Amino acid sequence: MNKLPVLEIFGPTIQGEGMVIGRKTMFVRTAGCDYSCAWCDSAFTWDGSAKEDIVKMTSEEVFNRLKEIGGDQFDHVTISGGNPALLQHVGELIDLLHSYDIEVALETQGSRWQDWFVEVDDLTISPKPPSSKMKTNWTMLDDILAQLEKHSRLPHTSLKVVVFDDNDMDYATNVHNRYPEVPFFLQVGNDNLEAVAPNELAGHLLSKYEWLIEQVMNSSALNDVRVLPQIHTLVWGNKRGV
Ligand SMILES: C[S@@+](CC[C@H](N)C(=O)[O-])C[C@H]1O[C@@H](n2cnc3c(N)ncnc32)[C@H](O)[C@@H]1O
Ligand SMILES: Nc1nc2[nH]cc(C(=O)O)c2c(=O)[nH]1
Ligand code: SF4
Ligand SMILES: [Mg+2]
Repeated sequence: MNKLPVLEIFGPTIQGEGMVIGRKTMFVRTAGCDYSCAWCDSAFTWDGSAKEDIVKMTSEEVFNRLKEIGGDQFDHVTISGGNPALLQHVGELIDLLHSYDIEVALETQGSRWQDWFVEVDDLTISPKPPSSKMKTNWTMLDDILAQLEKHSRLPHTSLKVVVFDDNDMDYATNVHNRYPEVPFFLQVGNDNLEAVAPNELAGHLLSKYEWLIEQVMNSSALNDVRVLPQIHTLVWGNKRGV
C-alpha cells in the first residue's frame, strides 16, 4: 500500500485563496517542501517543528478520515502542503476521490511535474517572487504549462503570485506576460505570521490589499487579472486548521 506523509486533514471550510475562492472544501496538507520561502505561512510542513505530527496514510485512510470529520457535508477536497507535487502517489488519492464524485483542487509552486496534474479539477500553480528568496526554474515552469496545454488542461489551471513589494509586482507582471492565456491571480502577502488577534491582522491585510489593488489598477500589463486577499486570514487570522 502506497502511503502519503500527511500533516493535517481539516474542514469543511472555505477555500480562502485563488481560482475557487469561497468554495466549500476539505483540506489535506502533505508534509515536505523543496522550497523554504522566507514568508511561508505553512513552514511547519518542512521546518521540522511538526515532524512528530506527520502520519503516513494510504489513500483509503485519507478518504476515511475526510468522511469521519466532513461526513456528507463536502464534495470538494483541496490538497496542499508543503509541496504535494513531490509525491507520486497523490494520483491514487485523486482517483479515489473522483470515484466518489468529489472534485479535487491542488496547490503547488511549479517546481515539479507529476503526470496526475492532468487529473486535478482546480490546479493552482504559484511561482515564487523575489521576496520569497527562492529562484524560479523557468524551464520547469515552461514545461509544466506546455504539458497542461497539450492535455487541454488550461481551463482547469491558474497561476497565483503572492505580492509583498514592487519587485514582486515586476515578477508577477513577467509571469502573466509569459503565460497570457492562463488565468492569473495576484494575492496579498501576509507579512505578520505571529499570532495576533484576527481583527488586528485583518485591518493590516486590508490596507495591503488596497495597495495591491492600486498597483494593478495603474498597470497596463495587468488587465485580464484578478486581485484577491486570503479570506481565511481575514476571518481567522493565522489560526491553523481553517
Ligand atoms: C502554503 S503553500 C503550499 C502549496 C505550495 N507549496 C505553494 O507554495 O504553492 C499554499 C499557498 O499559500 C501561499 N502563501 C504562503 N505563505 C503566504 C503568505 N505569508 N502570504 C500569502 N500567501 C502565502 C503560497 O504562495 C501558496 O500559493
Ligand atoms: N481556508 C483555507 N484556504 C486555503 N487556501 C490555500 C491554503 C493553503 O494553505 O494551501 C488554505 C488554508 O490553509 N485554508
Ligand atoms: S513553496 Fe509553498 S509550502 Fe513550500 S516554502 Fe514556499 S509557500 Fe511554503
Ligand atoms: Mg494556508
